[in-house]
Formats: sequence, structure tokens, C-alpha cells
Amino acid sequence: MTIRFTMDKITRDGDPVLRQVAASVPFPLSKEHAQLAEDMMTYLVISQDETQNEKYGLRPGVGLAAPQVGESLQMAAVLIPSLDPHEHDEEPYFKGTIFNPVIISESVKRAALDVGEGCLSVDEDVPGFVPRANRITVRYQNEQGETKTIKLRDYPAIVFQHEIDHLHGHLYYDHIDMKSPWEVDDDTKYID
Ligand SMILES: O=CN(O)CCNC(=O)c1cccc(Cl)c1Cl
Ligand code: NI
Repeated sequence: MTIRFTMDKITRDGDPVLRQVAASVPFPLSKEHAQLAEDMMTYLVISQDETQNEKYGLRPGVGLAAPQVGESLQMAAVLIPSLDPHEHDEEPYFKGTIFNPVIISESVKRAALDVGEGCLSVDEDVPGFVPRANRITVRYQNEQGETKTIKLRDYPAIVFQHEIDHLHGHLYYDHIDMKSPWEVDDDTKYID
């Protein structure tokens, strides 16, 4: 399988494309945009395979947004493994490319991954809780241009917010309270 995106192709923090609001993607998808979606998903699939990611030197990812490969477009590939770890050969929780996503509602309740977040575009991991909405409803278009509405909570909700942030020029550390990065807030749900 030919892989188009290796780490040298990932746009790093400092590149203005990561701080832009990306352009919406027109439908029907152009061949170029369909190929881009496929190549971004290929990155995620390879990056989540222990042997393959070693071979290509890929940092693992559960999502990849187009600005991270230099394309200021409202699209992101998402590959969230099945949530019950022991069934590793099970169907992924979510595998697909989201186009023109909009968070149409979100809970007041906040959530953060207890180990913080990481980003392919940020070489030095920034430590700290990244508070996000615990539950969200996202409307997006799939590769066929169909409008989908999905309700998410906990880890999947955090991943989608991380990716949708990329499409609006935000990076995860923008949300970390630098004065007290690991301060526990009893209204926030910490997800392991
Ligand atoms: O934008 C996508 N990336 O930067 C890929 C690498 N990071 C991750 O997979 C990742 C890691 C931790 C928490 C979240 Cl929420 C995510 Cl998304
Ligand atoms: Ni990222």
C-alpha cells in the first residue's frame, strides 16, 4: 500500500495553515478531495498497526485533519478503535472522514483525558488537562455527501472536538490552563 503521508509531510505548529479557519469542502467530492480523504485514513490505519507504524516511523493517531497535511479544508479522517480493548479484532468504534462538521449542541458538563492530549502537529507534548464538552452532537457530511448527525460522549467526543478544533485553527494546548495544568475541577469528568 503506497503511503502518501509520512511524518515529514505533517504540518507542524508555527505553520500558519494550522491557525486558519479551513475552507468548506464542496460536494460532489472532487477526485482530488476523495483521494486526500483516502490517504489521510491510510495514515491512521498504518499508524495504529504496531509493526507498520514502526516501519514507516509514524506517530499513532486516532484522527487526522486536513490542515495537518497542509490542506486548509474542512475535513478530517477519524479512526477510533473499539472501546472494549480485549476484543481487538472488533469493528472500530468510528471509521470515516467527516466533511464540514458542525457541533450543533454540547453539554455544559466538561470532560478531559486524564493523561492529557497529543498532536502530530505539536512535536513537544504540552502537559495538562484539556477540558472539553463531555457530550456533543455533530452534524457532518460523509464521503457520499450525505448529512449525518452523531451523538458522542467521553473519549469519542474528545477526539471529534480535537479534530474539529484543527479545522478552526485551534490546537489542544490552547485549552490548557498553563498556571495549573493538572488542577482537578470537580465539575469535570476525567477519562482514562
Ligand atoms: O489531530 C490528530 N492528531 O494530531 C493525531 C495525533 N493525536 C491523537 O490521535 C490524539 C491523542 C490524544 C488525544 C486526542 Cl483527542 C487525540 Cl486526537
Ligand atoms: Ni491533532
